Amino acid sequence: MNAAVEPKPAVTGHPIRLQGLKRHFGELQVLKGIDLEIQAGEFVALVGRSGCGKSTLLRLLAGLDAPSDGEILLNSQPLTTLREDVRLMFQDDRLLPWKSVIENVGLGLKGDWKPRAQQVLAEVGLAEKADAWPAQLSGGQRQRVALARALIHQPRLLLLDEPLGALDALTRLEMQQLIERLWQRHGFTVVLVTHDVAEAVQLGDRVIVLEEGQVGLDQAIPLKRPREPSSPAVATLSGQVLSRVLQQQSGESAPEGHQLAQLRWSW
Ligand SMILES: Nc1ncnc2c1ncn2[C@@H]1O[C@H](COP(=O)(O)OP(=O)(O)OP(=O)(O)O)[C@@H](O)[C@H]1O
Repeated sequence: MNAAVEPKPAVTGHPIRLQGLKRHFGELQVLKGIDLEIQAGEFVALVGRSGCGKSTLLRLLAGLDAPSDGEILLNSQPLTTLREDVRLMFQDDRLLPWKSVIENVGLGLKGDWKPRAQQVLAEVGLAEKADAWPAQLSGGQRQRVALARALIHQPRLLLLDEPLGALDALTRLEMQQLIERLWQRHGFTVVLVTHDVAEAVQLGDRVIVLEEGQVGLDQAIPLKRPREPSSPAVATLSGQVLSRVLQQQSGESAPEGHQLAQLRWSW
């Protein structure tokens, strides 16, 4: 069962605007002109077949890479460099093995950061592990530390690049619930890249399918939270999104919605 999700605080702020965003690597045109508006506090899930440019888009949003053309506007300002309030989390936790858990959370911070680090560790359920070494943690716990390391910067935008991909099903479910609760509590904007359509539908306010370097589908998910992964409504919407991705890949149609509820779909 999903844990109860707290009411979401009112979120104010400017939308993030992607305007004519292009990225090519030599001859390879990966992003061919993305136009998108993401509202402050929105949870956007990004799906699409392998190699379609999801991570490329996330790196542009993180300011880790520059577009070949077009721009990203954050607070009406072009996003051109790394920002303190934009954080990116990957499938691998990227913890430093020679630093304790709390030191990993406070990495690069100055001043009296320890009380705040302890607080964010408590938020991800790891208050007791502050002095442990990364090697002493499970995969799910390590991802919680990575999440705490992002939270300590009080992100306005949290970018998640398939962060749960390497976790077992139960840990994955717990992490999904944790991410949803933290998002509800803090009100930051999330862009989640995932290969799991059901996960995208369970968590997203919107699911965006990238195809051929453009937005192929922008599907609103108007379902109440918390959402049961096995509910018919989640299964139906997952089926619609998956159908689009499969058509794009091979012209096949997707399986029935009720089958989707039982399975995790990747491609
Ligand atoms: N720095 C780079 N130099 C050259 N090509 C790149 C670079 N980064 C990405 N690419 C290419 O751009 C395309 C899109 O890559 P990207 O990692 O964004 O895809 P993805 O949708 O995230 O894939 P996956 O789901 O498999 O992680 C791929 O063909 C990849 O080889």
